[in-house]
Amino acid sequence: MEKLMIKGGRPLHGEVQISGAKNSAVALIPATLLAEARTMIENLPAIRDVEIYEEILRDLGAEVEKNGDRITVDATHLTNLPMPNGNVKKLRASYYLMGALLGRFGEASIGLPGGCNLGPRPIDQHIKGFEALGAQVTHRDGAIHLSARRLKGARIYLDVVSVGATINIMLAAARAEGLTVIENAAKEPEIIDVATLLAAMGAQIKGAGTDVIRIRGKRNLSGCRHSIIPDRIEAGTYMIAAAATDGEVTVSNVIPKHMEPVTAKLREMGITVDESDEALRVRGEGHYKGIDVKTLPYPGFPTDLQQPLTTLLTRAEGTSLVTDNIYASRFRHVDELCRMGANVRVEGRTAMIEGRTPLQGAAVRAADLRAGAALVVAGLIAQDVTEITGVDHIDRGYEKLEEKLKMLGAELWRE
Ligand SMILES: CC(=O)N[C@H]1[C@@H](OP(=O)(O)OP(=O)(O)OC[C@H]2O[C@@H](n3ccc(=O)[nH]c3=O)[C@H](O)[C@@H]2O)O[C@H](CO)[C@@H](O)[C@@H]1O
Ligand SMILES: C=C(OP(=O)(O)O)C(=O)O
Repeated sequence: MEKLMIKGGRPLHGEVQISGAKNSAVALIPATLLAEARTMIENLPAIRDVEIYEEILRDLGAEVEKNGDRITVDATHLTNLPMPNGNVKKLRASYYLMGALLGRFGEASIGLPGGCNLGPRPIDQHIKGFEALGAQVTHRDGAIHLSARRLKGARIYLDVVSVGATINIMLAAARAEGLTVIENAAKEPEIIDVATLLAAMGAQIKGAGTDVIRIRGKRNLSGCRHSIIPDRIEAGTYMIAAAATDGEVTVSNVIPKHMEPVTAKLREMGITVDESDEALRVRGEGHYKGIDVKTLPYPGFPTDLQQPLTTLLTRAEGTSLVTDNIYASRFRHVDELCRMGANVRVEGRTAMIEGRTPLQGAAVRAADLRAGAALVVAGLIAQDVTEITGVDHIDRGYEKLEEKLKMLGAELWRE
């Protein structure tokens, strides 16, 4: 079993380059299936979720060329369309194959998605959207089967603000007849990224980034070239790690506007964050105030950074409260942090963190991707060596984690 070993106690210093966004990449790659043409995507992060998606595209018969951080997909000739099992079970975002293949062929059979276990993660709003567009949807043998004689634009109100449902409906609507209006849509930057690609392919999309998105579909979409936005969750993780270690790090290749929810909470703790056009410099000085944080859909504080932030809050004065309003039980990092000396209690959706508890290296397990990020930050500040298993979760979402942290002066290695 692979282990990540971290010898803690070194402040991070220097500059880190942020990679392309995982949550954009895993939507943009299936979006290429909508065009009978070649599409090029640049600034692709080198992470496991992207590798799995490349394998899925090859399984489907698409021509995939990879060159550094650039992928070219020619989805003109696709085969093997039913995907009830295999790679689709390995990541959450395989649900985008439903929207993409429904849009392209009017039918799809896709196994239920995998991804982080954060408690129940239903896809009822995705299904509601597909049905509104005219698809018949059945759930059999662990897979969703969709078919539509004709996809027709519709007005869809999402009962829950959902990133996945918003993007999935956009994908199918991009080739539907007429106008689709998504109300109560999610506003995450990754949604704008997908809208930019679909628009470059020929669909008409207005309102991405607001809660009403209008899509006028086009029967045939063309190929295009697109560059992925920076990963705001990877950036936030390095910002938190810089502060937690009392370091000084320039987090480069970011869109500072996307980081505002994180920057605001770090500043509230007393951490210095300086902004320039494409970078943020974070300086930690060790005396931090405890804060209350509530995760919310964008532009609220992202649930995906709640877990690493909890580790930072073990260093702050007083009691901090972290409430996850998106996932009811995203606290699988807490027991592990407590094994390292943290004093954190979970009640319902809220973690109560008693601050100023020094951490001690221990053998811990990452139960999901951001639990892994929380434990990496813990390892960086703990005394002695921390041994993290469950590294495959971390590899799903962080490009060259060890390399980037080593460049910042951390001492870590794999065994
Ligand atoms: C691949 C990807 O982009 N993953 C991100 C995406 O996940 P994902 O797209 O799965 O998350 P959603 O935005 O859909 O989920 C938000 C909330 O809505 C609920 N819900 C969602 C869909 C649905 O049909 N019914 C329903 O009840 C979920 O259980 C959750 O409580 O957004 C999450 C919220 O920012 C992030 O944590 C994930 O990193
Ligand atoms: C929850 C996450 O990913 P996924 O939705 O792919 O499981 C995440 O990136 O933190």
